[in-house]
Amino acid sequence: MNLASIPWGSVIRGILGLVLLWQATRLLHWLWWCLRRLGRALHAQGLRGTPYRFLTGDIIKANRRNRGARSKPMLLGCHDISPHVASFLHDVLRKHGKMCVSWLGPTPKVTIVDPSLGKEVMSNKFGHFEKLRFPALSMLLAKGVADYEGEKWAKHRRILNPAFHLEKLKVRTFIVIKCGLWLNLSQLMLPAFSACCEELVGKWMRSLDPNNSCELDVYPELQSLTGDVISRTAFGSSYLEGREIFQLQSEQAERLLTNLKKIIIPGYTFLPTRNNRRMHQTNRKIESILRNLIEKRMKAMQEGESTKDDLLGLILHSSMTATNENSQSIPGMTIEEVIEECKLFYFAGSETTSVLLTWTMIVLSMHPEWQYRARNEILGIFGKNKPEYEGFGRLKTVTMILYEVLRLYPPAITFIRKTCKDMKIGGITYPAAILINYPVLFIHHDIEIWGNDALEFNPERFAEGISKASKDVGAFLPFGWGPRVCIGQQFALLAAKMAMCMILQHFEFSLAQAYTHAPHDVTFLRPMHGAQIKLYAI
Ligand code: HEM
Repeated sequence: MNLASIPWGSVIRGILGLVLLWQATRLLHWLWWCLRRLGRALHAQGLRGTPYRFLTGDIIKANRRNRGARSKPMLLGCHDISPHVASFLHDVLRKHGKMCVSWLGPTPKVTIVDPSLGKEVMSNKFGHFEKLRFPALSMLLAKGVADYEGEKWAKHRRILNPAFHLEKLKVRTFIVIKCGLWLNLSQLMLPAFSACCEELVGKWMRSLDPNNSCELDVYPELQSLTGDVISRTAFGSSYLEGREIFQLQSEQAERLLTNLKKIIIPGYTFLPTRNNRRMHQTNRKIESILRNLIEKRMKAMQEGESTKDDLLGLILHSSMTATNENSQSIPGMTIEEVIEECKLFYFAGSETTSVLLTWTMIVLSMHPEWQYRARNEILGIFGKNKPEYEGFGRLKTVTMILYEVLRLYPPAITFIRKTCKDMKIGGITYPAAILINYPVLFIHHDIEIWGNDALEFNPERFAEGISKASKDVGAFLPFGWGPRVCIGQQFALLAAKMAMCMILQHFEFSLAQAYTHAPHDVTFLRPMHGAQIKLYAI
């Protein structure tokens, strides 16, 4: 066929027409969806006479105030909540009690600031709630257990749990390690954690000037540390491929954030923009590296090689021997599902732990007395030697500091659920498809729960454990609550302890002149302008 005879202009116009038609259909579908939601919302409004309150005006006012403050600190001040959000939330409490309704576009959103009601929602005893999902985003970033509901979620959680359960594995190890069959997870993870931290400390040492000091933005450094930690623990000897995945996942997350700022029409992610095409390409690349790794590992396992010495090995083993709640064998996860779980570890595990470490360094720079106490404790237990698992149990001050940082700067600042059936909360029956917002940041700063020093950094409140730290047991939930509680919390705390021990063993630190305190909520609570810190080798 003669290519020159093809009317290319008409073909391109035809294709563009089809794309436009497709987008127009999506737009109409979205408008229809909004109208349906509005209908449901009006139905909810019909429940007048109950303590339903509408805060649209307040929300618009607060957003307007925050818009003006975009380049300034947005959420918390030094350790207090910035005037905008604090006054808004306190107004909400004063005017509307511990539960109020606002609007997210056409969808009613119930905000709950009462821990007992919040826990009722999070524990989801009667299966009336679902997590809020963003399919277009999770398709590119990670699906995995965090994105599933019902039976599928339960199956994945059962398969993944053993890989993250430190205590359980420790007991099992004690019994069988003598036969050389099992590796203790803590023995398995800790060398990986300490190797990554050693690399970081070495890198910082090499940046020192002749006065033995240097100034660094520690936030990106700690981000790559936690990425390395996941790569090493998840993929063991294939650590370098793991590192490449982390870099690609980080690029992916940045591009998604750029998209999030301008998504105005549904299906935007599917438009063939340059950004979107690169995201789909990167996603294919990540999946192909992971598929290769997993297939190689499965082959090794089928040939009888013991590969339970990293997270991937543990998960594949657990998947091959999966059982249901009645201990009957069931098919494990497919390769595609394992790929999604691996992607999820990077997304859920690395940024959260890196912001925890970053805020800890910032707060310890602001409170040198606590930095001194933590260092003394670490040197007393480990000296300048590599920290060992057995010593971690005696790190009381470091644990109190990490808890207090998680209280003041919880990486995830709110939990959102969606009702999937009619549901009664606090005496009011809500219809399906209503959003429930449980703002953990606010609960963690509530004076009624934590006392008058709720906005201060005072790790001493955790001296007798979490349950005695507040008036309301269960008001401390940086890792969530109920069945969907964070699967990696032990892992994160262990990694954070290892990193803080090794940093405090080798450096003193204080805030650099360039540091501006600006906690900022973009997916997680991050330092908006970085964390410039001055390090002095000791
Ligand atoms: C300081 C570190 C961390 C914090 C503050 C944190 C926080 C959370 C929170 C609040 C949730 C529950 C979200 C909800 O209920 O809506 C969660 C879930 C989850 N986290 Fe973490 N996380 C951390 C580290 C990790 C690590 C290291 C991993 C894995 C390597 C991980 C994997 C997960 C997964 C898979 C879920 C979903 C669980 C489910 O839906 O069943 N997290 N995390």
